[in-house]
Amino acid sequence: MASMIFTDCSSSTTSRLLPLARNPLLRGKDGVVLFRRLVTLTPPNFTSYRRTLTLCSSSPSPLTHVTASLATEASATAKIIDGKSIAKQIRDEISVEVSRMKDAIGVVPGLAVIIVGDRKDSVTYVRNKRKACESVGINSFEVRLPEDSTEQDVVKFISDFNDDSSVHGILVQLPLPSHMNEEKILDAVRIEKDVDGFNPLNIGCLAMRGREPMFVPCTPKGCIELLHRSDISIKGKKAVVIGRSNIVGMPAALLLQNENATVSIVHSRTPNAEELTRQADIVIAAVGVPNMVKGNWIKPGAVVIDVGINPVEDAKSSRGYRLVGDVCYEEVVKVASAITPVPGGVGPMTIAMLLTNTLISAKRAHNFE
Ligand SMILES: Nc1nc2c(c(=O)[nH]1)N[C@@H](CN(C=O)c1ccc(C(=O)N[C@@H](CCC(=O)O)C(=O)O)cc1)CN2
Repeated sequence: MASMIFTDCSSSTTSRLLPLARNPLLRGKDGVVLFRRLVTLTPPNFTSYRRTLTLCSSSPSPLTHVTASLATEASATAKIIDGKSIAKQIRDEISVEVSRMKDAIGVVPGLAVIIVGDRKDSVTYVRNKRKACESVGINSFEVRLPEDSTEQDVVKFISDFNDDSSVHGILVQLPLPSHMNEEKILDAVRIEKDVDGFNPLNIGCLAMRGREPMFVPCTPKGCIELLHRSDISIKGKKAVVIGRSNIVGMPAALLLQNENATVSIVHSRTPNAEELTRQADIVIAAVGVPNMVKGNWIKPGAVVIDVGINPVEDAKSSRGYRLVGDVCYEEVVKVASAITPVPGGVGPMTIAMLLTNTLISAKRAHNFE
């Protein structure tokens, strides 16, 4: 019955991005809507996709179990890049390094996380970060501030963590409440502890040849790590990044370029987005529009990394919603040579890279090789 589950993305059957008031990820405990949208980019050229979102199931369940299955038959399916298991492998490696450091110099890496408000998705991500720290032996410190806190409240905690030598990484969970100036708050994090890699100096160094950033932002770093660990070569390849956010799209493009790919960025004002994407050997989709990238956008044999994590209504799911990527998985899996699923692709790598950056920071602070 797989054909019934995996409906054609280009069919007229529609599924809906969760409307504001009913989106459980955006509601506070009392049902008050905390934020307008989970995804931040609302490109005008992409709005038609929102209106005609097709029932492109996010749940690639039969395929995700087939770890690293290669296309063998006429109805070829891509190799599934299993982010969950690669992230686990990375956590195991970090664990070993954390113990080695503790045994050698008595230092345990520490990560401080500040969250403002009680957005459900952010609370989940912060909890997952704490659990991930515990699983590898990294100390975690958490500050949870009410939604109506001031910028000064947040900056005060950042300053304290800046001065605390047991803290090697500081992270402010995004998005922040709308009354806060994100730039001002992120700028308060000392660059040596900016494990999110959001400081403009880090991005500047990433953009310049011969410069090394102190930290690379976690999600794009996770995308590149997935390619490396899946033995997918980047050098000389044509790459297209869809989306140009400061956190993912832009740094992902810079990282691909540093790996000697020829990179194009496709965004809301790109007139021929599909055509450009179809020329790419590697596609990173980070636009925040569910199922936007269809099978006919993809060159046969291309590698597709899906960064999108979009909740769409699903009465059959116990949560009332399911997560779908920016890529129409059921179509693209038949065309690409490798693809990341959602969930279980890039998401788990974001947290694994955060742990990596925290370890790097602690090693650097204590001159430990
Ligand atoms: N300060 C930061 N804020 C935010 C970042 C960030 O890197 N730094 N990224 C995102 C949220 N995020 C981490 O903070 C994050 C998102 C998703 C996942 C993840 O593992 N997703 C799972 C699905 C989870 C689910 O079922 O709900 C998956 O894709 O498999 C991890 C981290 C915005 N804010």
